[in-house]
Amino acid sequence: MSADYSRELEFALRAVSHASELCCSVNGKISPDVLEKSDKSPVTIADFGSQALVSRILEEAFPDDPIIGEEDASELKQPDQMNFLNAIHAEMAVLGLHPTSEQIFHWIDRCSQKEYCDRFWTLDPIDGTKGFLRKGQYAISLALIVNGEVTVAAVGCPNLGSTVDDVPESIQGEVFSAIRGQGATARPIASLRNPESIKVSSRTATSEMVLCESVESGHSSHSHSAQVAERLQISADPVRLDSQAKYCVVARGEADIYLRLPTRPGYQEKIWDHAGGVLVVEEAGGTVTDVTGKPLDFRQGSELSNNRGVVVSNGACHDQIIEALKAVGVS
Ligand SMILES: Nc1ncnc2c1ncn2[C@@H]1O[C@H](COP(=O)(O)O)[C@@H](OP(=O)(O)O)[C@H]1O
Ligand SMILES: [Mg+2]
Ligand SMILES: [Mg+2]
Ligand SMILES: [Mg+2]
Repeated sequence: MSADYSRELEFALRAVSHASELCCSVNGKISPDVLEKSDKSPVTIADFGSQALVSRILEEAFPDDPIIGEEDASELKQPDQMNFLNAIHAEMAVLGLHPTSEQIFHWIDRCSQKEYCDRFWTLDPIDGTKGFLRKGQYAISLALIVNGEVTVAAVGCPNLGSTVDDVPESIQGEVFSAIRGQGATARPIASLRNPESIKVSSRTATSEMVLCESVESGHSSHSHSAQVAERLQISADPVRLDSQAKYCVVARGEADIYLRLPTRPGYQEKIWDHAGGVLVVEEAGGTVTDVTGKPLDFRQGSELSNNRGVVVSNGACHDQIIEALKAVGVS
């Protein structure tokens, strides 16, 4: 008999919904506090707050499960970051939580696991921090990996309305979720009620397809994707979106292709940037591989070190994309 993951999904949804409340509160402010990480990427009080909240809920429900998450609390512990830490306390208080600073550090640092094991969660507390800062798309992405397979996923997209052009005014976005083998659903992130089944598009003619990619050309090569689009005779302009919202729009059939093409040698994709989105797309009937057509390997710790780039599609055109990538010299 296969294992029942309904409890895992229930807590994952609750954790993502709770974290999205904090993210929306911070996102509503004119300009949230931002720190620069050692790799020069931005991190906000919402990234830390979201990671702490999800970690807290998982610790209570599944105390033995390790978590591989994006953030750690080392910056926050610096004496010159007191204002930043106080801002996190203030956001938690809005949600009725009054933890000590030590508790916040503990929750965040519980997600600092790096090693692969048979069962673990991976968390991106805000995927698309740059999108969050420009009040565009971002996602809270949580996934459970069992024996190397993404098994449960909940990807909250607080700024994603019923279409990509329709940005909701308050917390009205959707959370996309899946249990392996049971299909994918979308439901309102605020209520978590009335899940609706989602499916990838049934389009087969590549000339009619919609391709999406990162807003940031530093995260995915826009010039290579334009060459692929030309080969596939795609006429529509690419839709540029931050975060795993791209996986979600492919999963619900609004777009047909999501390309993430390497911009520089040496960058390894991180598991938290993909795990949740991968399961949602696969369970909606789509296909996810790297640029060579290999499945993503989630057994390598925090990085997808056996893969290069990511190709997501409705399935119908996947082989054609892989061929086109070879023809334009990406693989
Ligand atoms: N050179 C690079 N190539 C691919 N992805 C990169 C990258 N540098 C940073 N990223 C990742 O791109 C993610 C955002 O993706 P997107 O462009 O699709 O919104 C970032 O997640 P965070 O925002 O969680 O840090 C970060 O992990
Ligand atoms: Mg990310
Ligand atoms: Mg992030
Ligand atoms: Mg980041």
